[in-house]
Amino acid sequence: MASLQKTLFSSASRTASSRLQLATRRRALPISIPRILQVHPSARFASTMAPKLNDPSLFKKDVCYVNGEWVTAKSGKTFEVHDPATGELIGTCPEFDADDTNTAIEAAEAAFETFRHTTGRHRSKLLRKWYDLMVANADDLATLITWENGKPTADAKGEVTYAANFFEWFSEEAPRIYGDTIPSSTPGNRVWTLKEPVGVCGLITPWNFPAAMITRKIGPALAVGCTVVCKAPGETPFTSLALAELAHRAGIPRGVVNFVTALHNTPRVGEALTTHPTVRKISFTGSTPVGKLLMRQCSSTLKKLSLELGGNAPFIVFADADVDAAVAGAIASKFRSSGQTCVCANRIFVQRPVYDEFAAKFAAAVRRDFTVGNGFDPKVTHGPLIHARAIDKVEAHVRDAEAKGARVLVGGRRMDEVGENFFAPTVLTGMTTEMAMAEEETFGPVAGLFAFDSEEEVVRLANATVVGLAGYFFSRDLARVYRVAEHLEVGMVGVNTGLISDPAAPFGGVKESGFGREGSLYGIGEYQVTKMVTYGGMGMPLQGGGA
Ligand SMILES: NC(=O)c1ccc[n+]([C@@H]2O[C@H](COP(=O)([O-])OP(=O)(O)OC[C@H]3O[C@@H](n4cnc5c(N)ncnc54)[C@H](O)[C@@H]3O)[C@@H](O)[C@H]2O)c1
Ligand SMILES: O=CCCC(=O)O
Repeated sequence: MASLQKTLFSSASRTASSRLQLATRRRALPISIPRILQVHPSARFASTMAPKLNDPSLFKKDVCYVNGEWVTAKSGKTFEVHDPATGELIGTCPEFDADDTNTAIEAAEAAFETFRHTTGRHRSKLLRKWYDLMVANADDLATLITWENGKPTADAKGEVTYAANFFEWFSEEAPRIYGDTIPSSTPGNRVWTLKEPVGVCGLITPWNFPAAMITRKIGPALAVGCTVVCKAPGETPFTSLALAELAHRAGIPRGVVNFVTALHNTPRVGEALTTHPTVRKISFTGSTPVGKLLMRQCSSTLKKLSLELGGNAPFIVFADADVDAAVAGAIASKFRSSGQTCVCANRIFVQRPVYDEFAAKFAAAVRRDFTVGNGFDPKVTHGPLIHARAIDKVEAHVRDAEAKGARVLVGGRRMDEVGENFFAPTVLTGMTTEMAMAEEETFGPVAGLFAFDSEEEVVRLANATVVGLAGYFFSRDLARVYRVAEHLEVGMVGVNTGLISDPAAPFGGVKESGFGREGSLYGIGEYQVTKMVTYGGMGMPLQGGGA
């Protein structure tokens, strides 16, 4: 498995981190920093032609993958997908409806009857083949991700590695699925458990990780013998369709994986998946309001559910921390994918004695090391946001904070000179709990710095939110590390690191960030049901027997 640093720490953040170490050793930086960011001059022009793929057959237009075949929507309807960096049309995709989705569900149902009985070793080999094909086609997959999502190529390549690693991880889990033998309370009974695949799974994934959110769900589903219908996001369907093509080449049997697409019909496709009696499991990654809607819909047939929803991650810097390391961690956590990940730091709390030093170094790193522009430009470290709604939300959060007294150290504005979906990476100081950013996930490149005095106060502030996905803190006090890690109301804690994502580690939240765990050993159980078998009349222990 590729090292996590290589996989998840984009070239931009790596550079930022190492330059920062150097710069901070030389001098303490002043707090007054120009708000100007670098805009790469070619940013506007890098996109006038479609990017080239080594294997153009990975770019699937106007078709979805159902029952091992490439099909159009029965209605013939399609929707447009646009490059978020330029607004240019990338291509069109089938606008599936409930009827099309039901056809995919039936294909998955038919395939399940055979696939559920295959051996773990067989499923392992299929996943491994799919993994190998992802690695072999990594450059093309990264190109598709940058094209439709906007993230810089270095980040897109990191995502492909991360995504492929879920197939590798679960290919290794597939042959090692064990049940239990349990001592019975009744003499003469024997009890054991079987771990069975739950059945047909509906997987609904978001646009911020067009490959990794899909493989993180399909990997464990296939490992245990489930079949799937994957609803790719309307914003980034082409990456998912390239994955479907690689599944086909890997020899995944027909009907085992089905990929459907929709944009305007997304609620209808979501409803079909969540209400169809054949679908026994829904796994969704996306916003909390949509997660709640899907849960309501699933209640009609009581499906098993995994929900990986929004967060509002606290990032705490204690005065005893290594401030330079904390700055590097905050850069990595806050600005990954331009702030569009569910585990991005959303509220940065800095203890008062190191607040000014942290703010100055953090703002300086953003101003110095970030270059905003088209993700295909190798000099660019931060691309566009996904769509205009995202820009509106980010801008509203910044204006709200400013109106309530926050100070903009860097950025703070749209970058229309680059494109309409660009917002300057922004650093705000003087944040207070009255501001919208204290309550809501910004999901964009805005870092707001809150000052705090005591450990007790900051833990209370960190937990004062209805969601609980990730939380981070920097400290060199071991007792504090245990205390704070135990008291944060989140599903994942990063201590002295801003990067926690790892196929080997359980990913998921508490409170309104949802439930269920993805990746790791625990990810397997989400796609299984435990069947208990009691075998009666097995007799009593042998009289006088045994050694
Ligand atoms: N947890 C994550 O990784 C993640 C990813 C994307 C978005 N979000 C959250 O969503 C917010 C805004 O992003 P958005 O406007 O794309 O959010 P959204 O909730 O409208 O959409 C997120 C995804 O959910 C799916 N979706 C939406 N409505 C659906 C429905 N009725 N049935 C089935 N699927 C449906 C879509 O495929 C979409 O890609 C962010 O602020 C963030 O909180 C979280
Ligand atoms: O945004 C959601 C997932 C991010 C990750 O897996 O690190």
